[in-house]
Amino acid sequence: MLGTNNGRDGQMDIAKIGVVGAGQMGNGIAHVMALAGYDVLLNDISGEALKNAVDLIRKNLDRQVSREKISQDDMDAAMARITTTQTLTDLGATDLVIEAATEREPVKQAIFDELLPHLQPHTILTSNTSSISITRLASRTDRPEKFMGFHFMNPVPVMQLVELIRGIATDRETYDSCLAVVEKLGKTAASAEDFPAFIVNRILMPMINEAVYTLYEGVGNVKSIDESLKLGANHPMGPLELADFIGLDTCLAIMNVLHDGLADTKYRPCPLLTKYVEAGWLGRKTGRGFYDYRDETPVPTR
Ligand SMILES: CC(=O)CC(=O)SCCNC(=O)CCNC(=O)[C@H](O)C(C)(C)COP(=O)(O)OP(=O)(O)OC[C@H]1O[C@@H](n2cnc3c(N)ncnc32)[C@H](O)[C@@H]1OP(=O)(O)O
Ligand SMILES: NC(=O)C1=CN([C@@H]2O[C@H](COP(=O)(O)OP(=O)(O)OC[C@H]3O[C@@H](n4cnc5c(N)ncnc54)[C@H](OP(=O)(O)O)[C@@H]3O)[C@@H](O)[C@H]2O)C=CC1
Repeated sequence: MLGTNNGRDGQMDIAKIGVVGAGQMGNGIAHVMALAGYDVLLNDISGEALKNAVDLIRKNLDRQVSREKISQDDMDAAMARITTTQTLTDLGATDLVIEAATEREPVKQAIFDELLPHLQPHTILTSNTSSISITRLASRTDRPEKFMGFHFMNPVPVMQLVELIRGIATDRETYDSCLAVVEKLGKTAASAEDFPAFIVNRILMPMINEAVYTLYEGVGNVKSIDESLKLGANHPMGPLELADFIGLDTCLAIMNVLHDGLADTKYRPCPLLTKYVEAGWLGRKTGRGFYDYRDETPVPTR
């Protein structure tokens, strides 16, 4: 446990977890939760997204079996624990909900508005948001004391860290219950205060934005910027490759939250980042971003 909120008063028994949004984060969260023994109900507005998510979870678990990280029995049991639904209100029967839909506050708000009347009184509601105020999201629910940020890193099955963010009203039992889930996953929790983009993205996203400025101003091209950070700073991925991996829409949304929330021009999103998002070139998930992924080998677009 990293950070200061590490005392414990008591925690809730959590058996069934609802995940809203079956994109890259939702499928990863469903994967690790099912592998840890939780029953998972995965929801998305798109039936195709749900099918793709289950296919990807199967493929990723299969790879873990072939690398002898888990057994075939573990994989079969995990797959059997995952069910999907396009009906959000089915998540009313869960003990913990993790919202992992698109990084747009009105989208998250609409999900909570629809879900809240169906939730059991004890259910903890959380968001995997990368940047949005947990206190503000919580204040519009009927359970601000049972609401918090549950922020996984991408790719979820690989990354060790989970940021836990308490809103101003989050109670101790809620925090301790989420911390116990992180521990059951075998991951490490970091406690972050509820300020724009928390810890990881407060630091990571301005670096990515600066890499886009470096490209915009012609200091380097896509390849030289990425190679420089990989070979010169030992980053596993270059910043532009990482931006494509995260999703350029998500990167822009986080920069906007930093810019609006901290009112400092140092967080001004690079106009080139905005342009890529306006083009619908959102990175790997749409086949094109700072690289073009439509052929087998990614090709820089600048
Ligand atoms: C935006 C936010 O709100 C917060 C964030 O998430 S910020 C983003 C944080 N994430 C990062 O910074 C990721 C940086 N990149 C990396 O760490 C690495 O490039 C990487 C782990 C993604 C891939 O590592 P690599 O060594 O290049 O590839 P590879 O050898 O193929 O994979 C390493 C392992 O990850 C697994 N893996 C890779 N991609 C995966 C994926 N998308 N899903 C599941 N597993 C994956 C592989 O199966 C492999 O597993 P084993 O060790 O069990 O064999
Ligand atoms: N990408 C990353 O590296 C990380 C992202 N996050 C956060 O996780 C969340 C999800 O991001 P990510 O998985 O990358 O995004 P994706 O774009 O991959 O997936 C979002 C999914 O949510 C679906 N969705 C949209 N609206 C609704 C709705 N009303 N009900 C149910 N599902 C909905 C989308 O469907 P459709 O495509 O049909 O719109 C899509 O399938 C965001 O808050 C993001 O900030 C956190 C950590 C890392």
